[in-house]
Amino acid sequence: MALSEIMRLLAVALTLAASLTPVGPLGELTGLAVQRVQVADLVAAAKFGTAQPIDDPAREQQVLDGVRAKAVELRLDPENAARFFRAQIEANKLVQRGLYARWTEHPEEVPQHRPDLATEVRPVLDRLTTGILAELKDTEQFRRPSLKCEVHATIAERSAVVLHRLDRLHENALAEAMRTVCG
Ligand SMILES: O=C(O)C(=O)C[C@]1(C(=O)O)C=C[C@@H](O)C=C1
Repeated sequence: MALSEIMRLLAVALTLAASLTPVGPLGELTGLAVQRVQVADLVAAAKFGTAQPIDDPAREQQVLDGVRAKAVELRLDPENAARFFRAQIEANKLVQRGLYARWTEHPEEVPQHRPDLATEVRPVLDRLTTGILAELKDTEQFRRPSLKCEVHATIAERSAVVLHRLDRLHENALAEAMRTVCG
């Protein structure tokens, strides 16, 4: 087989892998948590080198208030949903801090483009919030605290790391994001 054909097949395989969902009943939810920790790269790119701090307690409050309100509409326990989102926010900050450290040490890796936080980045996070809440609803029966849920969560998480080829920073952030998924 020619090298060009192998390269073409490899590219197809990588595209397919990237579009796949992590395995099991918590796969979709885990996939959305992956997207959220990946969007943290854009958040960091928007803030790095500006006066905007990583921690924005007012925005966090706004996110969590919105989550509680939508959870009530969906007949989800609002405090349970807020707990899951607090973990998403901590995971996001973990990535931001990791990238700040990386970019401070290697300024040549700082992204060339600085996206706008309010108009380009937060709308993506807001769309993910809606998707994650819908998945929290769809997976309610799988997420009661049990060994079964922990097994499903581990399978989804490990498969996500492989499918999305997460580096250690994003792998650790995903673990943080999924910490409260069962219960
Ligand atoms: O919107 C931001 O400024 C973010 O940094 C994102 C985010 C989040 O995960 O939603 C994380 C940290 C901030 O404290 C507020 C919100």
